Amino acid sequence: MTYASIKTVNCLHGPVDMKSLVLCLLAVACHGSTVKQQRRFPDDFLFGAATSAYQIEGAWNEDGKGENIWDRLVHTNPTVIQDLTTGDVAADSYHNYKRDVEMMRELGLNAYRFSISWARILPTGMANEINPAGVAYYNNLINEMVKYNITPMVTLYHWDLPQKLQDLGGLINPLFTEWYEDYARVVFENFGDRVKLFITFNEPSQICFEGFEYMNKAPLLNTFGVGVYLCAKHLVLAHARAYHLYNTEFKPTQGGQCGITISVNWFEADTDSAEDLMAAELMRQSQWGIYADPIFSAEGGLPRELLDRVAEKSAQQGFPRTRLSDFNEEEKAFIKGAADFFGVNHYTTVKVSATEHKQVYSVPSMLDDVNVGFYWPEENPKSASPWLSMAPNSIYHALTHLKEKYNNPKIYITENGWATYRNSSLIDNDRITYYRAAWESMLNTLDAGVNLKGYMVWSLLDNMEWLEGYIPCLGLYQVDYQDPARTRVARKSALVYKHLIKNRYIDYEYEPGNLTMTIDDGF
Ligand SMILES: CCCCCCCCCCCCC/C=C/[C@@H](O)[C@@H](N)CO[C@@H]1O[C@H](CO)[C@@H](O)[C@H](O)[C@H]1O
Repeated sequence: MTYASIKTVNCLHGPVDMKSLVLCLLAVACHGSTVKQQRRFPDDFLFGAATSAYQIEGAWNEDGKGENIWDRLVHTNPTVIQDLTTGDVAADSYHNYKRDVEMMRELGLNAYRFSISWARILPTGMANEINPAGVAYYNNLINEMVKYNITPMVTLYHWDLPQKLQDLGGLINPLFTEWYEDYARVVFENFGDRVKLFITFNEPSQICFEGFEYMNKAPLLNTFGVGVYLCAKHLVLAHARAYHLYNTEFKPTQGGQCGITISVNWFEADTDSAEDLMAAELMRQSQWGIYADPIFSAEGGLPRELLDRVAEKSAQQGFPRTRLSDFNEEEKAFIKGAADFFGVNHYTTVKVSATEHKQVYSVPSMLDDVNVGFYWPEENPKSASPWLSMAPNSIYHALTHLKEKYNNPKIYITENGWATYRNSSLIDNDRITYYRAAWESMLNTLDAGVNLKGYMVWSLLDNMEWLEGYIPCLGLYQVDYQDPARTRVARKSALVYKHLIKNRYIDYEYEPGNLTMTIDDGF
């Protein structure tokens, strides 16, 4: 629950003794409150920021790092990136990690979520060849954070598969589950003494749906309504293998937690009609239920309505069997409950209709299987990313739904942020408006009894926004990509977030006097 605190009591002046305090509180109670109650975040609520390896590190081929699928994509198919850029250098955090940690200290962060580049520590993806320079980079970063009491939250896979594994079929190959478990073991062995929060995968839907069907993420394949489902099942099985590995071999001595981060934007029915309510449910199942149900639901296994829909469509299309079969009973039991927390990346709300806003989808495909229309309400303020608009109380809607559906799991919001255009002002009042609305929705969520334990803004600094390149900026710190030093400068939103972290309540009147960021005592 949030904590109420008395923000202004206007009958106390000068030194306060107990008698005057009691009289004052009685006066307030008797004559109507002039006290403004502030909802506060709990003192142990984990405030942080998030990034990912490919989007910030650069050093794409330095110190023994292997090629990954984003390196291959940007070097062989450069025009798919809207501004024709690459992550070859990015924010150059590989060489600037100490400045990044300094920024975390300026913000007063409790935690920092970053990802490990699989190919930086295992250049071929296989665990028979470990790159010591890659391990050293992450040890240096973690040690610098721990030195300043910043809790590391580590994502093992944030979309940057080693190319050698993609050449073997990647997530479509059932052996991926073994390759991934072997990689996870190397991570737990090398970093688990200091890292106590592990995330196996970032956003399975963006990996499987956007990578193997929607062609919006590497490896940019359209595997006609089959690859997305193979990817989904192999990813969930790989997650469970890593979880059980950690739970049996590492948790007893390291005492950490292992979870998964799923993109949970809120999908809301366009009307209260039964058709639209089912359409929204099918969209939720296809975008995140297919990954969350097997792990977090009481019964386990894949979502029933989606299984039935794909079976029906497969039969109509002449397939001898369904394109999406459920896990077998042994797999269901192995996967169910295999997570210590539910990481949620949340940005926006999408309206869903059974009849309106429909597009022509390729057949077969998951979008055709689900066969619904979706849109972003015109009245919702738009950002610099077409899919990201500000929707009212969207965190509350998404997380209370997860609370009811999955019996109130421990949740960390592992990403939430707003996109502005490059060269837009450092006085980013639109981002501040978005964030304050998100934080208010989080307080509503806590008041609804959701087991929300932390929040990571996306992102600490501007970074490569995948196919959108460096056009949209989502950082609390602006990065000068014209400067070889990749200078970082705080935006106004960085000071507003710092104020929230320090005071634990949303002060709508707070206006920083300037944009100078300093490190407060003790950070
Ligand atoms: C744009 C894909 C449209 C797919 C059409 C069908 C699906 C219905 C609409 C789905 C919701 C819109 C897609 C939203 C995707 C975002 O949640 C995802 N891109 C967020 O990615 C994470 O956030 C950061 C900012 O985009 C990103 O930099 C980070 O790496 C990701 O973890």
